[in-house]
Amino acid sequence: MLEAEDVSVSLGGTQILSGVDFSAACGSVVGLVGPNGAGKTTVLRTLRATLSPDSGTVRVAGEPIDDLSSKEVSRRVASTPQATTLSFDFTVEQTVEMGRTPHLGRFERADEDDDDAVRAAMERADVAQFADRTVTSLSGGERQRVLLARALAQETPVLLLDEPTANLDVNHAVRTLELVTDLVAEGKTAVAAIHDLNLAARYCDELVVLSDGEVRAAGDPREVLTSETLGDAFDAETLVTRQPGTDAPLVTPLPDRAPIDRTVHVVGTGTQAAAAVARLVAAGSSVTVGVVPAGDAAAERARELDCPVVTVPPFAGVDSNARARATELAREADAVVVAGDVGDANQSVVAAASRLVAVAGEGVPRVESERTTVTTVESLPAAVADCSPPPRDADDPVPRSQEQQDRY
Ligand SMILES: Nc1ncnc2c1ncn2[C@@H]1O[C@H](COP(=O)(O)OP(=O)(O)OP(=O)(O)O)[C@@H](O)[C@H]1O
Repeated sequence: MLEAEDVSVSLGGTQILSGVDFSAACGSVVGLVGPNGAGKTTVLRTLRATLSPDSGTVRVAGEPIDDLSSKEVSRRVASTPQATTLSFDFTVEQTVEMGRTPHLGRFERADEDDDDAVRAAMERADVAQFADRTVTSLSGGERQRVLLARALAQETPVLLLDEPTANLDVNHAVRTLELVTDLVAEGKTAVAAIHDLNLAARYCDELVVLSDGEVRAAGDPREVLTSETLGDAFDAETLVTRQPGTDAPLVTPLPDRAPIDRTVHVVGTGTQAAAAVARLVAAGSSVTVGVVPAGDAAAERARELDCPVVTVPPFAGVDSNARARATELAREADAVVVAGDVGDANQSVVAAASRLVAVAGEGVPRVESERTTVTTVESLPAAVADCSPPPRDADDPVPRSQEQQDRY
C-alpha cells in the first residue's frame, strides 16, 4: 500500500504540487494521467523519496517514507525513469544487476539468489537475448525494457513507472502493461505515469488525473475519464466511448476545427455504422440512427452518445412503425449516411434521403445512384459538410427534403 497524503511540493520557488492525495492498494495499478507539466514525474519523485514534500506525507505500507533510510526505501520501492538516461557502456546484464544493490552489503558480492533474480527479471522484461550487449547499443524501446528489468530485479513490493510505454511499439507497450498487471496480481503495487489515456484506461485499476499540480479526479477509469474532466484537465475536446470488447473508456481527441453542423441519419449495422456514428458526432453533427436491431454495435454507440435511435428487437423484422419513424428522420436530415449492412427492410428509409453519403464497403452497390457520394469513415464529416447546409435561422429555414427543395 502506497499513500500520498496532502502532498505539496515547490521547486525553484514555484508551487508544483498542491495537496495531492491518493493511495494505491496492494495488488493494484494506479495510473497518473495529465497534460505535460501537470506534475506526474514530481509525484513519482516524491513517492520514491528523491524529493521531500514541503508538507504532507508519503507512506509505504503505513510507514512515513521520510523515516526510512535510502536503502530501506530501495528495498520497498523500485522505479523506472522517464528518459533512458543510461549513457555508460554497461552491458544489459550488468545494468539489471544494479537492481540488486539494495539487497547487498557494502562489500558483499552477488550470490546465486541475486543471479536468479537478475535472470528472471531479464526474462520477464524480454531483454534476456540482449544480456551481453551494451545498453548504449540498444534502441530506445529496448533500453526502456532494460530499465524495467532493473526495477524488477530489485524485487520490491512497490513499482513506480514513469512513462513505461513511451518508446515502445504497440506490441511491447501491451506486453509491458500486461506484465505490470501480472505483477500486481502477484501482490505488488504499481503507480505509472501514462500519457496514452486508452492504454491507461485499459490496464489501470484506478486513475489519478493531475493538472497544474492538483488532483482533478481519481478513481475507476470509467468514472474518471469523462469529457468534462478531460476538458478541464487537458483543455481539449474529447469524445469518450467504450473500447471494443471491453468496458474500458475509449478517448478520442476531437480536432480543433469548426463543427460540421449538420443533421445526419445513419442507416446500417455493425462496427462500420458504429464508427460512422462516432465520427459524425465527433465532428459536431446531430446524428440519428435506424432502423437497427437492439444490441447491434451501431445501436450501442448511438445510445452511448445520446443519439436518437430507432431499434427493433433482434431477429424480429422491421415493423411498419419503426420504418415510418426512421423514414421521417431520414427525410428530415441534411444527409443520410449508409454504412455496413443496410438490409432490405431499410431500403425505404434510404429512399427518403435527399442526399446520400455511403461509406465504402459491402452495402454500397445497393444504394449507389447519382445522389450518392461514396467516402470513408474518416472523410465522412467532409462529405456531409458538402450536403445542404442547416437552416440559417428559424424564420428563414433552408428546405431539407427533396420534396421541399422541389417546392422551394
Ligand atoms: N527543478 C525545477 N524547478 C522548477 N520547476 C520545475 C523543476 N522541475 C520540474 N519543474 C516544473 O514542474 C512542473 C511539473 O513537472 P513534471 O515533470 O512533474 O510534469 P509531468 O506531468 O511529468 O510532465 P510531462 O508529461 O511533460 O513529463 C513543470 O512545469 C516543470 O517545468
